[in-house]
Amino acid sequence: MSEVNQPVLLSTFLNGKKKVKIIFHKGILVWDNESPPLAQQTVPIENVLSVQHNYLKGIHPSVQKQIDPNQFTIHYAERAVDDKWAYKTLSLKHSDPLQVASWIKTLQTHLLKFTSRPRRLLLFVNPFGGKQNAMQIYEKYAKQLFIISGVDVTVNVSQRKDQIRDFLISHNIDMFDSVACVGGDGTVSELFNGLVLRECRIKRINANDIHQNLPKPSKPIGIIPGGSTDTIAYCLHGTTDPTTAVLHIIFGDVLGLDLVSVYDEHSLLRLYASVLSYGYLGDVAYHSDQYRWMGPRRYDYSGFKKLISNKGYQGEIAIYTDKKEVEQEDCRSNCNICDDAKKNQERAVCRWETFRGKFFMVSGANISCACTRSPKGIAPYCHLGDGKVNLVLVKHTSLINNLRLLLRLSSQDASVEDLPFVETLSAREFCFRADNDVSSKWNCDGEVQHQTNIRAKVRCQLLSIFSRGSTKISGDKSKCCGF
Ligand SMILES: Nc1ncnc2c1ncn2[C@@H]1O[C@H](COP(=O)(O)OP(=O)(O)OP(=O)(O)O)[C@@H](O)[C@H]1O
Repeated sequence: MSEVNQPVLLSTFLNGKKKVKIIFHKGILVWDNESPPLAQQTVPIENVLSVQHNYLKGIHPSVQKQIDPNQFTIHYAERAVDDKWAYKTLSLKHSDPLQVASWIKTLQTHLLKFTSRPRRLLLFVNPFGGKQNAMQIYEKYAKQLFIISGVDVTVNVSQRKDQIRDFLISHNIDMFDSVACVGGDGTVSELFNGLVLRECRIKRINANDIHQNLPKPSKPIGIIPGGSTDTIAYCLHGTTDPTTAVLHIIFGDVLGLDLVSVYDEHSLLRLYASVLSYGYLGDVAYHSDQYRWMGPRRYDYSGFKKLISNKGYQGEIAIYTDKKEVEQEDCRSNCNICDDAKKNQERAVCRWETFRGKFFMVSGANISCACTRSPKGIAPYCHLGDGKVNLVLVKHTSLINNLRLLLRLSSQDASVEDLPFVETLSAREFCFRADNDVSSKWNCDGEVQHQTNIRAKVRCQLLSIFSRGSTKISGDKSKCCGF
């Protein structure tokens, strides 16, 4: 739209008893702040959820609600601290109904331009994960915001493990423009595994053939955290705050997330989004599942037991890479590296390289795997959509070094990367073969995977996720008391 055609609205309204001068120009709303400091408030139209007439008060509930022609409300979101977004409103009153109508019409017309905002959302709720309160999370944080924003939500509560995945593979979901879930990483994993396999079924693609290009699901995904760790939600949004996750869905902006497909000799085992871990974390996942009644504390209990036992696993790792060194660049919202990855991945000249050893843990991280318990994650410089995994190899050493590793993982400031017994490599594909009979399990997005010898391949930006990304920086690399 040329500048001449850009509408300019300028009016003075009443907000409660206070006069508010508000202007809308070039897609930006500006008004005076209600209370000191008397700064101006600026809200770009892309942060506005909806603009609606208010209803007249004092009418008996049996009488149909009547619109108040003199009042309207702007529902909007504001970025708060630490990547969190907050929901806010501004109610405005004017004696002239034409003023009110003109503002509502202009703002609503602008909002119609955001065609990627979801309108008909299929939302899965896992009542089993985390604190078993996913339904309450939906009712408390999501339901009202979706109503306000005009998103028609169909809720599907899962009754058993893998039901979400099976539903998506076999049911017609053409009536929805987007899909979301309330749950932890296991729930998100069911969601995207179902969507990709569904697409393979429709397009008659053999998902078990590693050489096939997997099809991109046509519907974007929303992720509302409701699990124990919620690593995927944290890495995408920079927080596990449910309101923020809901607002990211309503905004309708998407970012591309890589998925990794994991195979044994014969078939596709599953796709993962966060991490595939062998050794320590595989053992913890296998062991902790028996203690689910403990809630999130089961990870502390199993983690401690497995740490003390300090098992090492002999194996061979082969990586397929064009550049194995990891660049120390953060993946933040509007990341250039992820933007370029899609264009350049075909051009990458890769070769296989092999490593052998005895490992405490081997992890193929697809994202940094940061979460509230591990603010930097196991792979702080791993990107969401660069078509690569960071392979973190932790050698089998002493118990004291295992403790150093765990301290680094839970540290705000230091990361595992510069520990002398940790090596991080960048790869587009990797293989693992266990050397002898003593083998561990794989932990795949928090779920136990029993096959030991696997091959994994990154699928660049296979998913579109509703998120504006995180602004967090991995920051300074101070060592945790030199430990
Ligand atoms: N109705 C259900 N009954 C039992 N299990 C279910 C049901 N619905 C989903 N599941 C399974 O519950 C498991 C745990 O769910 P989820 O991963 O969301 O929670 P979590 O493990 O507490 O969180 P996180 O993975 O973030 O630590 C997953 O394996 C999922 O497939």
